[in-house]
Amino acid sequence: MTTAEAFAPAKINLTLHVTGQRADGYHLLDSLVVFAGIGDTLTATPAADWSLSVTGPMAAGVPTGDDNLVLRAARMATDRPHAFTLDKHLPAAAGIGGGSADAAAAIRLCGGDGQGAVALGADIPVCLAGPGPVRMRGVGEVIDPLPNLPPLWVVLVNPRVTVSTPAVFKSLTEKTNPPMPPDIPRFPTAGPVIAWLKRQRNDLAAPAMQHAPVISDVLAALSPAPFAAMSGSGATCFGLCMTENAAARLASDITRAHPAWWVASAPILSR
Ligand SMILES: C[C@](O)(CO)[C@H](O)COP(=O)(O)OP(=O)(O)OC[C@H]1O[C@@H](n2ccc(N)nc2=O)[C@H](O)[C@@H]1O
Ligand SMILES: Nc1ncnc2c1ncn2[C@@H]1O[C@H](COP(=O)(O)OP(=O)(O)OP(=O)(O)O)[C@@H](O)[C@H]1O
Repeated sequence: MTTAEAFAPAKINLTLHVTGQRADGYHLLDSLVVFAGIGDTLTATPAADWSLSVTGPMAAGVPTGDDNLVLRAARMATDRPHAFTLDKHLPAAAGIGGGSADAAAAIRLCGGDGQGAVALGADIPVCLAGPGPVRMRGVGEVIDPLPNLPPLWVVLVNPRVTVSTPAVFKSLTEKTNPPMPPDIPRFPTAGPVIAWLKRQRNDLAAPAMQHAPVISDVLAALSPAPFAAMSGSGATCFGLCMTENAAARLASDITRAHPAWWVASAPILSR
């Protein structure tokens, strides 16, 4: 039996504009999504029965049964059972798509096309389209791959507070906000990326802070970075840095000041 392996990188919403709400309650989004060189690793081996074992530093609390997105997505992708091992490095319920990234990795390993996967998790289509930058619209199913960004590094910080995505969307008072500009520019260097991002938003940041006020402390800790914001529905925030050294230094400063927080530094990935 051959074992295959797939990387499930952290998803980062560099921007997250909520532009409306559908009749079924789901929200319309316009988001610039990138992926970082830190994530979970999934291995799959064809087997007589479906199984999943979860290992790694962030395994605690991740479901291992049929409710894990790996098994749900794999069963949707193929009738042939697999034995999976998920090495978990990303915090769950953290706004960096852990479960969706794992589901996308499972779909890839099982040879699925991802059809219908948006119903399992709104972030699964964008994770399937990575690891290059992607513009995500609709409720997550409208996917436009974008040119690679210039080299950038990211510091990811989670205060180890989980945030419920439905609760954050529910607390959003204004559902109809402007989208990003119709065309996202092709950025020659990192400076213009930062300048452009400073004119965009994450509309879920304010409602997420109502649920987890510590998010403002996380953003303050990341403020030495040229650009810092929250990803997804939080609570993870990111700081963009121009060099690998600057990211590593900021990550170690934050770890020293807040030893209980989850902190990682990694490159932004290209396709
Ligand atoms: C906030 C984002 O992370 C941005 O990338 C995603 O939109 C959320 O992706 P996800 O965690 O995969 O979300 P799902 O598990 O599909 O949905 C969780 C809940 O979030 C809300 N939800 C999600 C996506 C969307 N476009 N509108 C919503 O209102 C719904 O209440 C839904 O029940
Ligand atoms: N493989 C998985 N890894 C992490 N959580 C999982 C997984 N499968 C199912 N879950 C469940 O999904 C919930 C949401 O976890 P996930 O890591 O997908 O967070 P998220 O914040 O919703 O991500 P995002 O909003 O960025 O897509 C967890 O609380 C957990 O119970």
